[in-house]
Amino acid sequence: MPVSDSTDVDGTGIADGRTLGGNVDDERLPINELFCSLQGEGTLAGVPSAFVRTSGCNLRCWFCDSSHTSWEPTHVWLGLEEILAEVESYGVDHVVLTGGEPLIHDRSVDLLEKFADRGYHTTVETNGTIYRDAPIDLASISPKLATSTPTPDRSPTADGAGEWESRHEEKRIDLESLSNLVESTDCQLKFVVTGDDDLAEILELLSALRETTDATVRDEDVLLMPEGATRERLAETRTRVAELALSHGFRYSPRLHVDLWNDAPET
Ligand SMILES: C[S@@+](CC[C@H](N)C(=O)[O-])C[C@H]1O[C@@H](n2cnc3c(N)ncnc32)[C@H](O)[C@@H]1O
Ligand SMILES: Nc1nc2[nH]cc(C(=O)O)c2c(=O)[nH]1
Ligand code: SF4
Ligand SMILES: [Mg+2]
Repeated sequence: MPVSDSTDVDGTGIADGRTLGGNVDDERLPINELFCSLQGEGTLAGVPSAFVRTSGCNLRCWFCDSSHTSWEPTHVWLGLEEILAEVESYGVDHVVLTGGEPLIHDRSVDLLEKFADRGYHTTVETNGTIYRDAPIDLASISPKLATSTPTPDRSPTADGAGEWESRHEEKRIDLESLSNLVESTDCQLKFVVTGDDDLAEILELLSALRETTDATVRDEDVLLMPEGATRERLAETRTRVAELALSHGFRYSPRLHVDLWNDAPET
């Protein structure tokens, strides 16, 4: 189900939510895409899943493969029951709530409760900067490393990163949210790796997190995923990232959907 309407936006990409003339009490979410595919990333790679992609993000990774939810967000406001009906029509039992950053929205909690009530297995793809108390089966956390920060010469927009260089840099790691997330449910930490130098920051972050939380963060819950939104780019990055995973005792995450469908929408 493709959606592509655009609205006035700022900040996270979403003004206050209900700018299309709706009632502020409406149970709606800004939805960028709703589709059925194979989970392409992480420990559940290959599992048929419904994807609910919310629009709006509190970060601006230069490499964001979903810039239609972050740098240039588009969406339609859909009621939670409309989202549920579309998901039910796919006939799968796994749902992936992603974005943008799905946890910027209060209504994501209500949607996750509806999925849980109906017995779905839920994965939430999150950058780890926001914690919400919600029924999540797998928190798929992708903390953003220093190499994700946009700079004047590393940004998807022609006019550079602007204020987002400092905003992104200030917000990208929140140890308290990370620690709440890993304590609340099963989790995987899925780092986008752009080069060898990322490993020092990953190791430093893992030791800081392990000092902060009582939860056990196992190396097998840590995944290194190659940066690449296209087959061509992944062909350049994946072998080195696989070698880094092997040499550090971490898992490797494929990007199956990119292998299969390149950067096509709704895959
Ligand atoms: C678009 S994000 C949405 C969820 C959340 N905002 C986040 O970053 O985790 C979904 C996943 O794609 C990853 N990702 C985004 N752009 C990527 C790229 N160019 N190469 C590899 N992974 C990427 C993110 O790190 C995250 O794991
Ligand atoms: N097939 C497929 N698997 C995915 N796993 C995480 C995704 C995401 O964008 O969050 C994603 C996606 O966009 N497509
Ligand atoms: S945090 Fe996720 S959605 Fe936001 S810009 Fe980074 S990769 Fe894109
Ligand atoms: Mg994706």
